[in-house]
Amino acid sequence: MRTHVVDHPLASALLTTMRDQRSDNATFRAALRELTHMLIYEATRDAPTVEFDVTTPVAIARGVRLANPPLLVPVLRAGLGMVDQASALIPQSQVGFVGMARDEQTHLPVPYMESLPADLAGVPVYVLDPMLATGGSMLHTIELLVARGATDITAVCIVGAPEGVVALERSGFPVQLVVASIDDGLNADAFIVPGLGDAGDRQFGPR
Ligand SMILES: O=P(O)(O)OC[C@H]1O[C@H](OP(=O)(O)OP(=O)(O)O)[C@H](O)[C@@H]1O
Ligand SMILES: O=c1cc[nH]c(=O)[nH]1
Ligand SMILES: [Mg+2]
Repeated sequence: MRTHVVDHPLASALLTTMRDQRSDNATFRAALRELTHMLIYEATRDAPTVEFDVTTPVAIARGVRLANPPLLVPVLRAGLGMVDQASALIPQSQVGFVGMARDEQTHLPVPYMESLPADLAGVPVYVLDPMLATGGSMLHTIELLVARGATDITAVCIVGAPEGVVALERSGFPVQLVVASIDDGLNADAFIVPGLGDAGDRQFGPR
């Protein structure tokens, strides 16, 4: 599995703001939006383009656009804070939704919503979720996408735990990972250490 860690100094500075427990909900959301911009920028680095003519005030120039705009899939709740910025950068993208919440005892994802196109054959999919902890939520999402024919999936995350990265690798699913940091590991509550806490709560308050 290809894993791209976006450790540009500006990305690391935004991640620092997100990690800081003193950052309030609005500050956290603003940093998440800006950092998503950088992750999507890197995720699309090798995306195929098509050329077309564009008329400038002076002459005809060759322009480009993405050949195959992706489906964006924010994983509710926390992924909602990434979708506005991602769709602003790729205005031709469409958006599907998956909702799940981890059970605090078992740490397994409990799905409560899915709204996805039926046929994803040939459609690149970007799954947006700030946190890749055990990997259970991302794997459940990827299973839904693969069942609809997706073969080109990019997990766009802010923080990953090594355990979640290994789970994605071992799954054999057609996925690559773009992430701002791979942290030390998980604690007994399956929270990422040092991490940034609960990414849903830090944006929206407690569930
Ligand atoms: O890799 P995992 O162990 O599955 O954990 C990661 C999941 O946990 C968080 O969501 P959470 O369940 O807290 O829901 P929320 O976004 O509503 O807060 C996070 O946004 C991921 O979806
Ligand atoms: O550290 C973690 C782990 C799962 N979900 C989060 O929001 N944070
Ligand atoms: Mg949460």
